[in-house]
Amino acid sequence: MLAYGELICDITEQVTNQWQVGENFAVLSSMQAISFQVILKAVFGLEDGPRYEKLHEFLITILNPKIPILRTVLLLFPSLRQDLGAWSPWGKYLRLRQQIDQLIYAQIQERKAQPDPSRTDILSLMMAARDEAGEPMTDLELRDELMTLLVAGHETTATSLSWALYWIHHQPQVREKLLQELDKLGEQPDPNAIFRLPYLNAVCSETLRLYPVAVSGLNRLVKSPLQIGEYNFEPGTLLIPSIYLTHHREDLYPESKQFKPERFLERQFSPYEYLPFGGGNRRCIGMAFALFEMKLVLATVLSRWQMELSNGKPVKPVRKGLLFSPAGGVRMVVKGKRPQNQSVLQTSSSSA
Ligand code: HEM
Repeated sequence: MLAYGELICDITEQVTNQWQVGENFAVLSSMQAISFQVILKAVFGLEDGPRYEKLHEFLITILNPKIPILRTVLLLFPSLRQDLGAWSPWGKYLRLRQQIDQLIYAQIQERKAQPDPSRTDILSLMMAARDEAGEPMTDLELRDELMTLLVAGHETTATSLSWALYWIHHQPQVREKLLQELDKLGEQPDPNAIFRLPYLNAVCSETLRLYPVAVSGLNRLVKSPLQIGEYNFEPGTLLIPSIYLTHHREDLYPESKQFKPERFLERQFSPYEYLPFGGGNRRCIGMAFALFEMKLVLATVLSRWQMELSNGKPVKPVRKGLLFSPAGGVRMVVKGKRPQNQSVLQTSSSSA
């Protein structure tokens, strides 16, 4: 994780260095830029250069279609998926996918030609893995895994970070307490020390409780008779765990619509009471990475920048596919750098 810590901090500094004092901007876009670059570098193992630039451009285009409803219609009605040339919606999608595949396969081939056991990116770890029969993953499997991690990990983390920045600035006392905690670590804290900060952890936990970005977990199919509480379920029943409703049980979380990080300092919640990353053996595999990223990005942004919400109106959640996203992307105004201009990151290039 330490290697990823340096990367996350450097990328956060690079992206936020583009902010202009007085600028009114949507935090979500900056957080998307950070989480996207973190995945391309930490998971795909890409380095700056033409392949990174091209893959970045093509993936952004495929993940953020200009007319999202068109993509949904094509997914729902397979008969509409006709390749009628490069200008037809499905034809355009297929060509883009082919270009992305070529770049990913080129990356895999390069790794095979120049193996380097010291690499820590997820692609390298997956390429080193062997199944029970001693076989490595095929190129197709590697491509599929990379794309799954990108799709599952990019928007979720960016949305959670945007909610966190919203709540932290909506309640100035939360920001003050966080800064006091961060400043106590001194000028060059270790990313692991940031990860262990209790109040920062409580703020992230409460952010993921109040509007969990994944409103529900993935579907579960009952295989043998099952009793949960007073309910009995027969085999074949489809269950969809509601994360949102669990997180708003008033018996567990009094005044559940209020942002109160202290709840997580006062007591511990069981995996059946608090489940922003789902649960059981299909729980989110990116949980540790996502929490590490959230804490380092927040620590870097807060210790370097003074910002305010652009207006005092409460930001409401809107459904964006399966995610609970902040309406408008959380608009904020950059007021300036923090006076002491402390950098939380010992390793970042700009603070060196
Ligand atoms: C704050 C950020 C994130 C949140 C809130 C989140 C939440 C979730 C949830 C609720 C599930 C469903 C689990 C279940 O049904 O039990 C899930 C699955 C998954 N997540 Fe995440 N996730 C986040 C970040 C990430 C990241 C960074 C990655 C990878 C880099 C990732 C990869 C996955 C994968 C591959 C699955 C499917 C697991 C399976 O089916 O076995 N997630 N995530």
